[in-house]
Amino acid sequence: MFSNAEIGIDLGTANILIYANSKGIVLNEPAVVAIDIDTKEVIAVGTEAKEMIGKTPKNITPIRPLREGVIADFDVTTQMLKAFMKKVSKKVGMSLRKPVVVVCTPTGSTEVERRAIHNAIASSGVKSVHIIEEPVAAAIGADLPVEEPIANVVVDIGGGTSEVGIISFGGVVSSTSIRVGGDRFDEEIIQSIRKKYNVLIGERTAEQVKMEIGYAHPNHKKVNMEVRGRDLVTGLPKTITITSGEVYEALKESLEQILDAIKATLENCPPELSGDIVDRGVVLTGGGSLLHGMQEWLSNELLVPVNLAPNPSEAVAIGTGRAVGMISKLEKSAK
Ligand SMILES: Nc1ncnc2c1ncn2[C@@H]1O[C@H](COP(=O)(O)OP(=O)(O)OP(=O)(O)O)[C@@H](O)[C@H]1O
Repeated sequence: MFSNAEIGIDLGTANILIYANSKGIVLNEPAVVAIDIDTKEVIAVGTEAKEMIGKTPKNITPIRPLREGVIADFDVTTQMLKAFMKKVSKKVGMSLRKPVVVVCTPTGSTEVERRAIHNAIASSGVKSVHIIEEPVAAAIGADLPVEEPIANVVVDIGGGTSEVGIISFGGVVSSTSIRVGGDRFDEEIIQSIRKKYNVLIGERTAEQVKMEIGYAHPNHKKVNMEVRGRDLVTGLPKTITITSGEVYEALKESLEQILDAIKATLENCPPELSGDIVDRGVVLTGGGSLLHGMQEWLSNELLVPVNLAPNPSEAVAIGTGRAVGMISKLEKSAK
């Protein structure tokens, strides 16, 4: 007898990760699809499609079908998921016919948004779909003892959203989700360079700037970086040198919004659990938490220990994958 495959999906705004059974992460690709807008044909998905951003002829458009943690374009999301599932089937050498799937969603998503996520996955030929909230998946993936009656605080800074959750006894005690994440950082960098230098840079360049010289606090050793874009006055290519101080100024407001969300969640924590947070602190997950200095800055602001999860970018996917094992067991025992 073959048992159904078990798949955990981190359906992220920036990246899609798939975790299969005991094989671990079997797919980690950007959530981008390149479409021919005349024929509606999918030209490329994932890494290949991301490389096309800003470089394609007019009829080919790279689309990010998810925005702020939820589905913005249903048809493109389903096509992307089908393509990824096919890739995974091939890669792990097993049939993914009728897998049991757990997928995560931001805590702030609406019923309609959750249904769209459910339906998009269901349409790729699965046995059942279960949705769990992103902070719970992040906490499980970060190896926190979520079943124990203690406060596990997780801050997941993704591409489209930042999620803060306090998890105790297997459930969410308090949570906040804001639609600010790494993608907003990129937009702020683009806008600030445009304003200051009259130069337009692309999304991928902005992301590189953030990763190389982006800092979460102003007290860092200043570094510079050369970036290329289009001069908005002459229309010609231009190279400018920007400083990490300028990048910090661009990111400051979004960083403050993330800090406020964390503080608001901690303020809502029942007093019995607050004591745990002083000792156990906060765990960071998500690609956005890799911004230079994030851990130190948050620790100084919150006055509690702040630690990076062992695998920040993969924690949510690992968590969904582990959760699917638990759900599958329950389904089998219910038969
Ligand atoms: N080293 C780094 N420094 C700063 N930011 C980074 C780094 N590595 C990745 N990121 C950013 O992390 C974000 C993606 O994180 P992640 O993959 O956790 O998001 P996601 O799960 O796709 O999004 P969401 O959870 O919001 O749906 C992107 O904005 C990316 O630019």
